[in-house]
Amino acid sequence: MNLLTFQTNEELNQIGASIIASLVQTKQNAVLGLATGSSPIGIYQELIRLNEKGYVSFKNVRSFNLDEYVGLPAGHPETYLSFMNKQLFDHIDINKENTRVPNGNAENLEQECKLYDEMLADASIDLQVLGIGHNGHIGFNEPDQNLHGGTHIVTLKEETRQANARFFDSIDEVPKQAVTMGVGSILKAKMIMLVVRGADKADIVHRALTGPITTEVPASLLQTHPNVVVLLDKEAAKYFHG
Ligand SMILES: N[C@@H]1[C@@H](O)[C@H](O)[C@@H](COP(=O)(O)O)O[C@@H]1O
Repeated sequence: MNLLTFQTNEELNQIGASIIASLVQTKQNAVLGLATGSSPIGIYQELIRLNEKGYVSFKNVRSFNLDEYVGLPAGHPETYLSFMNKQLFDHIDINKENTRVPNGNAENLEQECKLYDEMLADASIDLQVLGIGHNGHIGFNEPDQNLHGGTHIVTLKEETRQANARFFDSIDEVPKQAVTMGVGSILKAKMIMLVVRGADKADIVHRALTGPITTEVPASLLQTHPNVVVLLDKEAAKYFHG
């Protein structure tokens, strides 16, 4: 596992974007696994800049997002589909037909999970971008005695709803369920880039990457993956140095 600590957000964003861009520059039909949350936004902004300058093209790239809330009306600004359009897809030359976000409004959610897994099985993710929740979740794989391998419906922990309430007018508006790719699918990615920012994540990222591997800290399973790069800002990295 390669841990990189950055003194400035700008450097973190540049290196994060350059890892994605160099993959796409050499493999133009790369399959990207993408994440939402505040952590990857700066990297997406840098990718937009590189795309505008003509240094990288996403014309032949396909993407799969990790997760989506269940039950938010289509077009709601906090759906992860809206997030991805606003933060990335609307500003780069990707063909939106090649982008996938689970449909949290599917009439049959079980069927939607099955379809998503079938598409993932055909695609094989080259690079998966990940953030981490305060409780160690990845995607929306919440701490539990057992974890799912494939895409599934999850009941969000109260702490996760509280953490994400900042994006909504009130906690009551935060969905109680989500559809998420499973840890099995995440770990199948050829390479994983975990992005962690802020002092409030310092403890969990340290426990996840140096503590016991346990389903109670889903991100700890990343210790079993052979190709992980972790991008930490200096606040998130504080327990790794002395
Ligand atoms: N489902 C997403 C996760 O994929 C993300 O990693 C996490 C952390 O978000 P942030 O980067 O905003 O702290 O938030 C949500 O719960």
